[in-house]
Amino acid sequence: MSTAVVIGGGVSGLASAYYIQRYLPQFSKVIVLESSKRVGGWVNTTINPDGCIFEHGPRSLRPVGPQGRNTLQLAEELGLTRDVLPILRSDPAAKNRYLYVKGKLWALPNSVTSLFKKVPPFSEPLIKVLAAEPFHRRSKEPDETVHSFVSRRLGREVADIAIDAMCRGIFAGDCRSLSVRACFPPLHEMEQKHGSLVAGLLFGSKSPKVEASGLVREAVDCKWASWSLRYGLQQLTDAIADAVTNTRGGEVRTHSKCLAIQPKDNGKVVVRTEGDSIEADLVISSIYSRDLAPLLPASLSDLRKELSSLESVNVIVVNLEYKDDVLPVKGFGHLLPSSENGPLLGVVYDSCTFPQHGRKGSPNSTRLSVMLGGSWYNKLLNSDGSLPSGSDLLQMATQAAAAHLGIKARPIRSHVTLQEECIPQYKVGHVKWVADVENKIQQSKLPLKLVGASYRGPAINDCINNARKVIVAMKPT
Ligand SMILES: Cc1cc2nc3c(=O)[nH]c(=O)nc-3n(C[C@H](O)[C@H](O)[C@H](O)COP(=O)(O)OP(=O)(O)OC[C@H]3O[C@@H](n4cnc5c(N)ncnc54)[C@H](O)[C@@H]3O)c2cc1C
Ligand SMILES: C=Cc1c2[nH]c(c1C)Cc1[nH]c(c(CCC(=O)O)c1C)Cc1[nH]c(c(C)c1CCC(=O)O)Cc1[nH]c(c(C)c1C=C)C2
Repeated sequence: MSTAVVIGGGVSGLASAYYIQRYLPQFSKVIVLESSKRVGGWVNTTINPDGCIFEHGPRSLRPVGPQGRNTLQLAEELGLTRDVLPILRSDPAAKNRYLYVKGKLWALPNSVTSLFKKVPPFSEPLIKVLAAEPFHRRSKEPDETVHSFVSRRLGREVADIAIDAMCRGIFAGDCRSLSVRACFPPLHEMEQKHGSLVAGLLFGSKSPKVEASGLVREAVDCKWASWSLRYGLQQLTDAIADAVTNTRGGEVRTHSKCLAIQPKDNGKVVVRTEGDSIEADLVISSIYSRDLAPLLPASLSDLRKELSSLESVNVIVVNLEYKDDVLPVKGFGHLLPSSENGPLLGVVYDSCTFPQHGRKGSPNSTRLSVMLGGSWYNKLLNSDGSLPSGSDLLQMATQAAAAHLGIKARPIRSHVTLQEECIPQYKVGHVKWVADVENKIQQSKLPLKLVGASYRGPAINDCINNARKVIVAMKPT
């Protein structure tokens, strides 16, 4: 009888447990240890009594690529098909994204024709930048910052405005220190393989046609841009947790913080929590690498030091609900580049993307999520280093929504959440760091595998697909 212990009950840990039960029958017991009172980790949905849904973490998933298809397939296996809420590519909520620059909202180019026009805040048509791109030399460096890569290939303006804002809207981070190789692997690969992004897009190997059925097929046929679930994204993590618990040998324990992983002479390990010691044949860590470091034996000091070196950022999410339709535009949301010089990252127009998540009987209400902090978190702090109170943060967010979108009404409901150390920052050299950490674990002979947002992508799709890959690689041959 073999036992697998999964540390962490976020989406990565839950998916790992699910795939162990599916692919590794040698483990008759699979135990997920979650330190907090709930599963889901950063996936966290509040369903208010009147049906209004607030997402405090992720809010939508993309259906594209192997990762996107894998999550759709998982949703189908979990019986969630009827609850999937797609956004079609033709929908304004998918097509329209904005930048807020110098006091104005600017729509980002979203069609071939818009590439030929000068679209402020850019000073020249983007087609000019694209036409010059293939003539820039390829880098010989193994890695560089996202900003330097994009400046080299697409010019300073695209890097300073569009890419800067995009890195804030995915990593809440600074493109001047984030790694292009780790954060945007396809861009790095296109340059390495084809010498240019344009050549890579035009002549790169097209992804093979996949035999699709069910939700994957529907997403392709109906041209989905992204999706969520009727009861928010926590419906996905709750459903994985239920599936794990309802499968023989599966257990999901909340209030169960892992305190130590201690090797034994027989190749197994003892996983210690406050109330228990579990002898395990396999341990999957899905927690932030910095939280894993102190759980390892002191003898592995090099590994502990490496794991501790990954930085992450804090994000404040302010959910706002207004009684009426107060949005002057339709779209996904807007971002602010760092040149705007403040801690405000962007605003998601939740009622535009998922009107189904609105208060029952109020089809015109507006929901927004204002996001602040990230790498600019310090700019939020008071002069004594403390974080402003919840009501001050709420006021900041409400004022930003008013200034950016001309909203005069006051929100009828709100929620302020501080998400501490929620997005790991993949700095230049991150890919090598992952390889070094995994080598050190292999040398230690610990039966330990790593999954989770610290390593190969923070997107939910990455978290689930990487968990699947790690488990499938252990399948008995
Ligand atoms: C504001 C925000 C918006 C986002 N938007 C999107 C989006 O739109 N689309 C998208 O794809 N992604 C988005 N993400 C990213 C995505 O939500 C996360 O990267 C992902 O949820 C990480 O999951 P995880 O399981 O790897 O880690 P976590 O969610 O951090 O899970 C780890 C779990 O381990 C537990 N834990 C920690 N230490 C221990 C211990 N010692 N013992 C036991 N348990 C422990 C924690 O309590 C936690 O529950 C967003 C993230 C944030 C913060
Ligand atoms: C303003 C801050 C943030 C917003 N979302 C996130 C932050 C930090 C976090 C986040 N958003 C996405 C992902 C997953 C990435 C993926 O590969 O799927 C994460 C971790 C999705 C996303 N959001 C934006 C983009 C360009 C992407 C990538 C996928 C896609 O194109 O859909 C842009 C964006 N994010 C936010 C806003 C307001 C915004 C643009 C208008 C909020």
